[in-house]
Amino acid sequence: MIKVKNLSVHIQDKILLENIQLDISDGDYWVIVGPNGSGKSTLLKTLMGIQAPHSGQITLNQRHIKQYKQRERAQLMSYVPQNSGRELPFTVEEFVKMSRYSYHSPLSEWSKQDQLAIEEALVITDTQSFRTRLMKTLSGGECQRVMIAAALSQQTPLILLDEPTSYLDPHHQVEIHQLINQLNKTHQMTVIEVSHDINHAAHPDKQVLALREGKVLWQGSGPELLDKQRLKQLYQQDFTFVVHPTNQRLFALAETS
Ligand SMILES: Nc1ncnc2c1ncn2[C@@H]1O[C@H](COP(=O)(O)OP(=O)(O)OP(=O)(O)O)[C@@H](O)[C@H]1O
Repeated sequence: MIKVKNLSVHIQDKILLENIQLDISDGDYWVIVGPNGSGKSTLLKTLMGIQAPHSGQITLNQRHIKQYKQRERAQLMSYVPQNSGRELPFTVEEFVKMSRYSYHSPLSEWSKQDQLAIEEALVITDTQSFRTRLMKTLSGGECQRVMIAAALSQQTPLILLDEPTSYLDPHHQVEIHQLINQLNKTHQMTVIEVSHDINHAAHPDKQVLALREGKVLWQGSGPELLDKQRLKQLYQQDFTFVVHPTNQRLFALAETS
């Protein structure tokens, strides 16, 4: 679905990404991990075409990403950015509605399909109870769920999420992750997610891209991430491992002195 070849991003003298290679197939679930400032968000933004100029090649369904019109791209890829939305002068419902723009021409009617897509997105993200509120009045977690609702209402085969659960309480973290897993499993939605949650990334159904200082340090299957030396090299941090008592999966815990 997405192929990235020799991708580099520089801003003035600063190298944000260097020589990234990535091959994402239909239905994959990729988690991008790495320390703060390693280039994870820059990679997502570059894939979305909203980052400063880059060198190298990004193809989406075998077509160069730059050849897509914005509207075409919005029917294929949706994006949940990090920390945004609360500054917008719209109600929740107006904002989610706007994300359906790619299905409309300026004079076209609002369709039943649009309304269904919006209602479904509001229900599954548990945001319908504050649909009439202004975005600027929402809490961080409420706003994050609305951003996810907006992306889901686009009904795209590919979704990119930048730390989608960072502001959420444990219950909503579990719900949002279950929802993303379900979209990936039952609707074959391709997912690319930036996360600092190593144990989430280490799930057997996921693939991991580990970035450090703008370069790919390692990529492989989720469970392979849980290697003491690999994590030390990635985060400059020691980890210890425990076996979960009910599902027998290995979990990493950052060691403290
Ligand atoms: N427009 C810019 N100008 C200069 N430096 C930038 C710009 N955008 C990003 N950077 C720098 O590029 C590096 C990578 O940033 P990026 O946001 O991609 O990191 P990240 O891995 O997502 O970090 P975090 O985990 O903290 O969210 C950082 O050092 C950041 O300060």
